[in-house]
Amino acid sequence: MVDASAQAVGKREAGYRAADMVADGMVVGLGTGSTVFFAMERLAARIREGLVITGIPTSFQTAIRARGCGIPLATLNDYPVIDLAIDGADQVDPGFALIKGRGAAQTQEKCVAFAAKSLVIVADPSKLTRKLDAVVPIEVLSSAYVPVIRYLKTIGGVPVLREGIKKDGPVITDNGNMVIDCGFGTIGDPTALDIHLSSIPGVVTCGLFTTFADKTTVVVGDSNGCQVLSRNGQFPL
Ligand SMILES: O=C(CO)[C@H](O)[C@H](O)COP(=O)(O)O
Repeated sequence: MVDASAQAVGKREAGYRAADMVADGMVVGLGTGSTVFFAMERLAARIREGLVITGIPTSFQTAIRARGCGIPLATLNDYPVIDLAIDGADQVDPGFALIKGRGAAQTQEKCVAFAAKSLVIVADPSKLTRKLDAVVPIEVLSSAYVPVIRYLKTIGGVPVLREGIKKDGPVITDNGNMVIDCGFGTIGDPTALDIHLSSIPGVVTCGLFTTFADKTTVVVGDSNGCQVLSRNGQFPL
């Protein structure tokens, strides 16, 4: 059982630490989710003290929050090279393969991670796992969700079309697509599955992030502070 208030403290610790890694003049990728919001809160405070940055948001939600707290924004097309991206994750393994997309923002998050020179993942300890086993969010064209679901079943997946909350029917992403949450049990080879899912016609982006590990740092926060993890180094689990 996760203690929600301790988890929030950990998220804030991680978010603040990541924001303190940002230097003056940087172009900063702004991921999506509650942990990134703490990073934005801290960035906003630093901006009020004179820090100059340009933020590249990964979702409508992040853009709205960033505008609300005074973080200047631009697009990935304006800044195709990002100095540092800060993002959350749903699961992180010791080799820094990730599952992302609980917020259905994985497509823009993946574009920003790809464009970033370095990626800082902010997380609380509940996100760490020896083996990825959460459902994989898959963004699909609405014109092809049925054949994609059909195919996912043939490869042993358990796909479920994501339904909206406070909206009848399927979730529609910021890019106008649908999302399938697909269970695969414990994922033996996340890289192979990432490549496989990404190659299915109709799939826009899957939530497995397996190609950015070399440039990834993971900051894990809890009520005692933060740990900055390096790939295949000490993994507190
Ligand atoms: O991938 C994401 C959104 O699509 C989020 O980064 C991920 O779900 C983590 O969110 P949180 O920091 O709220 O736990």
